[in-house]
Amino acid sequence: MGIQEGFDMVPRLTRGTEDALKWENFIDAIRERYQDDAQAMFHDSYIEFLAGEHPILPLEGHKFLRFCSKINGSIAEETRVWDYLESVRRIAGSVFGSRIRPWTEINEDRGFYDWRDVHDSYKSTSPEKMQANVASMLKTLTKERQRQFLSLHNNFPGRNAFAGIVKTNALPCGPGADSGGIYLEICLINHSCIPNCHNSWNSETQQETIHAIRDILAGEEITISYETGALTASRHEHLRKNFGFDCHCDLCSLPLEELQASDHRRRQIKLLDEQIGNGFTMMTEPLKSLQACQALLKTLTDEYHSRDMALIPRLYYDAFQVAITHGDEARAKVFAERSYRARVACEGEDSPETKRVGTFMQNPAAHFGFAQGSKMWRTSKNAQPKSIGVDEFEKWLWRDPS
Ligand SMILES: C[S@@+](CC[C@H](N)C(=O)[O-])C[C@H]1O[C@@H](n2cnc3c(N)ncnc32)[C@H](O)[C@@H]1O
Repeated sequence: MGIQEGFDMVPRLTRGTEDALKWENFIDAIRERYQDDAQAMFHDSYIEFLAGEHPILPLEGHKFLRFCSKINGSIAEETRVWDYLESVRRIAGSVFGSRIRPWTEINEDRGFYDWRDVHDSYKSTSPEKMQANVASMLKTLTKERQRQFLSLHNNFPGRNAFAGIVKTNALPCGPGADSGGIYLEICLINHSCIPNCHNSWNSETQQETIHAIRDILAGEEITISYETGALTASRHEHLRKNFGFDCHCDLCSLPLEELQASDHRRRQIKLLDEQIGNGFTMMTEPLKSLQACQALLKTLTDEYHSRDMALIPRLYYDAFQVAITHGDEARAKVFAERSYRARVACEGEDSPETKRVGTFMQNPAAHFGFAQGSKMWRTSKNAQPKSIGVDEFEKWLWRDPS
């Protein structure tokens, strides 16, 4: 018998740099708290508490859904399990706040997630299990393919070499996805904080794609980004911990003053992105949201020197949504066209998201949010001003009075 209790992470963490760093801080705090505790076992990829049902914490946050155990046995054993559940929950709460959702069967609460999902997350945590899975998959490949897999870089040498190769090289099949792929050529691509290519998962063709996001000179190295635009110190910490290298890309080699300017822009990018994501402002003060989109476009262009980098299609799509929510089909059409073009550059014409944006380019009013905020900006879809200069057109587009 006994009751089950613990806590869930809701929503679950993404593979993004911000969540990864928070999880690293949390794991560091756990290490510090339990370093002298013989019942806390620090494995290659997870921490196991030798109490109750041996609850575990993966070292990669995106794999974590739940920390829990049945509380049963002698009073001393019950107290020991409860102490672990409670103190780990408290440390998690101090890092993740309301994302930590405690539950207990006493209150007929069995947690946020389905147990099948929780078990799947455990499976992906243990390198021994991953090692066994990869070994059985490898057996189905030709000798040449096996050799190619084994020739991939392994940043985690040790007993579970197959698992180490997967950890070093796997790319997620979509943002925040739990499954990943190994690609014999793509996995040879190194990282740059200002990459010249963008990688993405095409869920329709079931392929990982690499698109150049700016001109690449003959002989120049092809690069993608292994992180999501964090500030210098966090970025370096993430790359060192997860990929074992110090980054010396064009951005990281800049003089301190310029790096500080880059950090300032990255802070601005985050702030503007949050501002744009505020649905209430978009409904009540759309001009503010549109101005934030315009400011973000400028900051992104200054930071990444390219109009096709991965955040641009989303930014134009956000501007499209602001315009269409207030009935402005003329500007919405232009924003949809720009979002489409940038997405073609990043993901190709056959990406499902590119195709979706393409439909709004033809018919902006087909968007579910059409005139949902107001009709105060109502225009028809072909009402763009003709015969005006580029600067004047941009002013019209962004409703810029300057
Ligand atoms: C997915 S592999 C990339 C291919 C790898 N360079 C190779 O030769 O097989 C990831 C590993 O490459 C190395 N790497 C990637 N980008 C790097 C960079 N900008 N500087 C130094 N090492 C890098 C790191 O060892 C990292 O763990």
